[in-house]
Amino acid sequence: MPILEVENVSLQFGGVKALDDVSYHLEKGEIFSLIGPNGAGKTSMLNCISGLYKPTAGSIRFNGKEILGMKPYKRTSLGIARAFQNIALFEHMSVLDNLKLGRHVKMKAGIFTGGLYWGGAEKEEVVHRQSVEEVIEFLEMQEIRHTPVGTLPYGLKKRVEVGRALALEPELILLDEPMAGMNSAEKEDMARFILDMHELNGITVFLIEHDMGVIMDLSDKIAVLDFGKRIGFGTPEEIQKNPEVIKAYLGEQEVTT
Ligand SMILES: Nc1ncnc2c1ncn2[C@@H]1O[C@H](COP(=O)(O)OP(=O)(O)OP(=O)(O)O)[C@@H](O)[C@H]1O
Repeated sequence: MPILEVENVSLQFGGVKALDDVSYHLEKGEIFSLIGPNGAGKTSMLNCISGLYKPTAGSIRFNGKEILGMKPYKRTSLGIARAFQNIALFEHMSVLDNLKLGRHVKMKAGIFTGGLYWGGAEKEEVVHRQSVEEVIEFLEMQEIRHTPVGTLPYGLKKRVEVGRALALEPELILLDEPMAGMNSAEKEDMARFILDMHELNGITVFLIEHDMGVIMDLSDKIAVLDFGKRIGFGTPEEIQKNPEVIKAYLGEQEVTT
């Protein structure tokens, strides 16, 4: 069974069809990329999956279960975590505290009940802390653990944003342009982290990215949107040969590695 099935999803804003009857699926453990020219509907699609937008029609299933009626936090607790394109971090707080806060949906004791059940909350805090430490090590952020996020350069902020999603120990991670605005060394680091989270931890990766080289190198499967419609779905080789995809990208950038 695919981990994520998107079936006939449409989304309308007034007269604009942001998504028009779009279907594709992700197999467990693969790196999947959603691409398309500006305004094609990529972020809208991600918002439908994470629960910020409600499609006008269609179905989205996670491990066979319909998630469309669920609130975003419920989807997170099922195992879907998202790193935002526009970083959603607390700038005055340290890297460590941002990651810890990101995990609060995982804590049974919760922010309010924590005070009443100290025993349980303390034990939970230890597990909690371990997962956060693992993410810090995995993303090579030891040196910036106590640094306020607001003082970090953009590339590192992006890394913390990805870390916040990873700290939720997701089965499926949604990465919205994790390399936008990065220099080539930072991009290489991020590409390595994405490959590692998939190879070492078996996480399924859903990627939106504009860098075609990165997309073609990393992806097992690609879906292409243009004006809200799916115009391609397949392996990088199939996508590069797809005439509709080539046409949609003419004048933007070539679909080559
Ligand atoms: N909240 C909204 N209200 C009205 N229209 C919207 C809203 N969100 C998206 N749209 C419209 O839906 C279409 C798809 O936008 P979307 O941001 O999903 O594209 P995108 O592929 O992510 O673009 P980009 O690569 O530029 O980020 C656009 O025409 C956009 O103006």
